[in-house]
Amino acid sequence: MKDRTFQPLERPVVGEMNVPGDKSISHRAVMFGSMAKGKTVIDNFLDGEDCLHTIDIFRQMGVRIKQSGLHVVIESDGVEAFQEPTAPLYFGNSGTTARLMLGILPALPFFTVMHGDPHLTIRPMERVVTPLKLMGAQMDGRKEGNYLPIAIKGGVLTGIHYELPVKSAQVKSAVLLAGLFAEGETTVIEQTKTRDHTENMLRAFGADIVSNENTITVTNKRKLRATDVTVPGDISSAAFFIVAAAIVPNSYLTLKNVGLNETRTGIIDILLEMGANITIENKREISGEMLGDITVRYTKLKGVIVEGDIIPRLIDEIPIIALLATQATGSTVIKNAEELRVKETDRIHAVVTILTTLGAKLEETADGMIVHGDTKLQGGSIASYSDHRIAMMGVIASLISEGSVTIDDVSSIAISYPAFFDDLAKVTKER
Ligand SMILES: O=C(O)C1=C[C@@H](OP(=O)(O)O)[C@@H](O)[C@H](O)C1
Ligand SMILES: C=C(OP(=O)(O)O)C(=O)O
Repeated sequence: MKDRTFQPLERPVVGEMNVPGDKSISHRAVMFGSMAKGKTVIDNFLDGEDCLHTIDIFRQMGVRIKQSGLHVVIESDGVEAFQEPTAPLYFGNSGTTARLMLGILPALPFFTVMHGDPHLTIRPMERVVTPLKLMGAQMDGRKEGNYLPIAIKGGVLTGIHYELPVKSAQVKSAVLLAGLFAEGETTVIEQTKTRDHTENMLRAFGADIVSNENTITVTNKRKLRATDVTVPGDISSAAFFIVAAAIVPNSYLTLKNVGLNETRTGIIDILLEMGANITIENKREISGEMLGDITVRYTKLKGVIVEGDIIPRLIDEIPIIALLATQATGSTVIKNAEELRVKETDRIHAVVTILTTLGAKLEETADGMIVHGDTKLQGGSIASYSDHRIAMMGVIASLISEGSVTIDDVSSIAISYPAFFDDLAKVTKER
């Protein structure tokens, strides 16, 4: 482990910055670009470790992909030309890659084995395996197919009508992707709308897909057509800097070209409810997704209740929202967020443990936490649980702590935000 110590920030967070490309959209652009026959160019790709694993997996199946930094060129002969990989496919830490590929691999006429790092190996896959088996997928894995490694024997799939038991865009996407290959129609019904990047991008790639409120139907009638994608900035990465500017006195920060898809902007709604000074300008659409520039100015905030349908719209932002809540007046209650327990680590437990160590007052609940506000953080030594979002939350917490914050290992940050420290240095430097 490589301990790193972060000192409190003695000045405001100021400036203008870009955040890296959206992780969810970058994964999907590589997947659909690989499945479509022809050339797909991706700009502002996220060169984080998770998305690089997605590229490697398609390369192992024979797709020609050139990646240099944020620019990716895919040349594919189409999904029919994919070749059987001669080695197991490695998914690293990436839940999105694993779950979405579980929707693609069972329709390919060959054998594959999926495996991942120790964190991914204990994340539940049964939520995807169950509907896919209903479609006829032949797969098995550890503990009745619930955990990686999973082995898949390609075959024929049949469409289904499936009500999602979990609020998960990854499960929704896996079933829809399997539906692209299945006989007949595949319909997915969501209890609560989750991020809809799969639907938006499949539409752009020419798939036969129809969404109506929370019901989405696909058929295998049309082949995907290669389509260039410009990836908007990732609001989940922006969240760390939005919160930094909201909690460090006198801050004033603009984040340019951030994705503003409504299924992802729960953090903005919560900040506005807390009384934050946030404005959005230059709102526009690119590659079927909204984006714009977000400006945040420091102001005193008040606690709120975060629950219900907003949870999937800010699920990955809950660790940093918890930090924000420690600085607001009154308490913030986070409920219905039990999904956090099956992310890269149990994020409810990790957040409560870390912020308590730093001097905040929180209570862990089964499906969330209660954060008591107006607490000065003292600093201390914390573990990152090898979770990128937890590590970044720890670094941002150091900005407002009285003493320094030592984190056991921050290397996981490269999973979703390789330029995090460079960007942080730019907006916190002495002027
Ligand atoms: O579809 C996606 O790209 C994602 C969906 C969410 O996971 P769930 O589908 O498990 O909620 C999110 O937490 C993850 O970071 C990315
Ligand atoms: C949960 C996350 O990603 P994944 O599920 O793809 O590992 C995340 O990025 O916070």
